[in-house]
Amino acid sequence: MPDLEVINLCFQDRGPYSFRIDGGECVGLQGASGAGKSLLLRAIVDLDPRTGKLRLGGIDADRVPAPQWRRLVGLLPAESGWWLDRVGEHFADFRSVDDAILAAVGFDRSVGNWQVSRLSTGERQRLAIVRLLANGPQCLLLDEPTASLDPGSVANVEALLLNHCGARQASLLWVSHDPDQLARVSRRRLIMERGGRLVDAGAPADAR
Ligand SMILES: Nc1ncnc2c1ncn2[C@@H]1O[C@H](COP(=O)(O)OP(=O)(O)OP(=O)(O)O)[C@@H](O)[C@H]1O
Repeated sequence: MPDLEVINLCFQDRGPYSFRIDGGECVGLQGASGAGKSLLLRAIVDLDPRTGKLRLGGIDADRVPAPQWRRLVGLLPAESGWWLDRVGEHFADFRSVDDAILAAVGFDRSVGNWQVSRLSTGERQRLAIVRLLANGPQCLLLDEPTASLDPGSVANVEALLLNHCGARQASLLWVSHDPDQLARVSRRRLIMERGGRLVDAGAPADAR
């Protein structure tokens, strides 16, 4: 089971952070703007220097080459990066992308030929989720994954990500400013306070 274990994680002047997300579990992360939620996700995906232990399915991140760790632990940043002309060029092999995943977020295979420069903000966001799932990650770190989407797309993306979580028994950490969304997608919630302290608040419904 790809359980994510974060043990005494410290980076910059932040931490130590310790928590665990079981395989097949989605945990919500909320907190004030600027509290450091995005920095925590980046530290877990190992983009910045850090100390402490990170394990996925019992395997220590320090024993896995960094590119492999970043395939296992997929980060969806708040703003996705697109640097080539066409959508399909941003995938290792766009032909292998699952039609069902494309359809779940409102696209068909022709989107591979679309010009990135003409994508709307919401289209970029939905395609960033397709790109994330195409790598088959065992752990997903989601930074406000539905921030720029209409209500119908929000429902589709929530269903798609939770299906991935259930089908792959992936562990999910879902950042959102919307407590209603966190109540829908997660049974447990972490709260990052200003200054960066992390509190385990249990189930969102219990906290109301
Ligand atoms: N690469 C970085 N190195 C150092 N500090 C950073 C870096 N990126 C952001 N910061 C600062 O760290 C603090 C936390 O930023 P972060 O983006 O993690 O907040 P957040 O909780 O995700 O906020 P929001 O909800 O607005 O997205 C902010 O004061 C920010 O300016």
